[in-house]
Amino acid sequence: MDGSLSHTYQTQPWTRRELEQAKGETTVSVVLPALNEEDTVAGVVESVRPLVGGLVDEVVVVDSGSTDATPERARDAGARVERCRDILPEIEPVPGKGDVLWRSLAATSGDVLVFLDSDLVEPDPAFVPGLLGPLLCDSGVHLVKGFYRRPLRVESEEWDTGGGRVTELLARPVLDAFRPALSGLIQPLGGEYAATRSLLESVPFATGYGVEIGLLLDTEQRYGADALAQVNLGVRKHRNRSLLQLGVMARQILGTVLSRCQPDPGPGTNTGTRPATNEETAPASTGTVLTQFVQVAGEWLPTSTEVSVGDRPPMNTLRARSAAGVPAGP
Ligand SMILES: O=c1ccn([C@@H]2O[C@H](COP(=O)(O)OP(=O)(O)O[C@H]3O[C@H](CO)[C@@H](O)[C@H](O)[C@H]3O)[C@@H](O)[C@H]2O)c(=O)[nH]1
Ligand SMILES: O=C(O)[C@H](O)COP(=O)(O)O
Repeated sequence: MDGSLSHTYQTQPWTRRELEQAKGETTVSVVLPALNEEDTVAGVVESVRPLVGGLVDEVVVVDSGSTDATPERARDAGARVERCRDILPEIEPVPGKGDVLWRSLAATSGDVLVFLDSDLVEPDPAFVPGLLGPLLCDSGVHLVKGFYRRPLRVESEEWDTGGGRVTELLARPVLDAFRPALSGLIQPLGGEYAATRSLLESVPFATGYGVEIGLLLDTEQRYGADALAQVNLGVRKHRNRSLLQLGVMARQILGTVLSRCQPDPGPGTNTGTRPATNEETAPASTGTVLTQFVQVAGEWLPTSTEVSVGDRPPMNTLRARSAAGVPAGP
């Protein structure tokens, strides 16, 4: 299987007017998860603001416990700001991007959600319309990923391409091995994507950086690859993290993959997508410790980082428990 996705848009064929007409009564929430992004969050909010009242109904920054001026900057730029710990306060937050996105479902009302990272540099105002295109205009699509050229900046050096190091060295090879139907996704880890609320509330969320790959695996497993689309959004620049930070991210992503599937057993056999019962096996608090090595005064010394690889349950199961009077609990 070559994994090419049938809904792949190399250019965006929709005019703004066509999108607004296709939107009709559908409501759209744009969500920016943010942890200490005071330098960039306002720029991302401002790139979306002109769409409010048309393609977009609300812009919400979900703050993940910032200790800098992220909430103030986001509010000044015109976003509603929600603090993670105030959303579903009966459930203790765990650190991580996936926990923030999961909580955002309870703090927004749109039929469709668009996620944008808040560390984007020079964000393109066409990101949101591009991501909405297939959801509003194609039937059967539930999740739309952006793809783009990715510049890379390390210290003061910048290259036109070379970004997306975890994507190229881990995520795409792992999808190829474990879930070939998804190997045609160009940017599986990209933080810019849109999805229907019905999909997002029916699947678990990995609490950390495994959230994107988990959503892709679960969407493909439940709805098939035709429920996915990808759209060319041009160029995407963000804050590039260090290799050590990316190592921790990679371990979280691998944990999420391992909780959901087994490797492809090879040619002539089936596609090797045996799902794990991840709702039971990976509660929100599940974790592991990653050891990495750093050079200190000429010696390479181990450094350990706790890595969360747990899941939150589907939001609709939480709502069902709450309707039945069962306490939410962790
Ligand atoms: O605990 C956290 C961690 C991150 N974030 C926010 O999430 C976004 C993305 O986080 P970042 O650390 O910048 O991730 P990247 O290095 O950009 O990693 C890429 O790969 C990740 C794994 O798939 C994705 O989650 C990212 O969206 C994608 O850009 C940013 O707005 C962060 O502020 C939080 O809100 N809370
Ligand atoms: O998406 C990724 O692969 C990681 O976020 C790393 O991205 P970078 O190499 O552009 O920093």
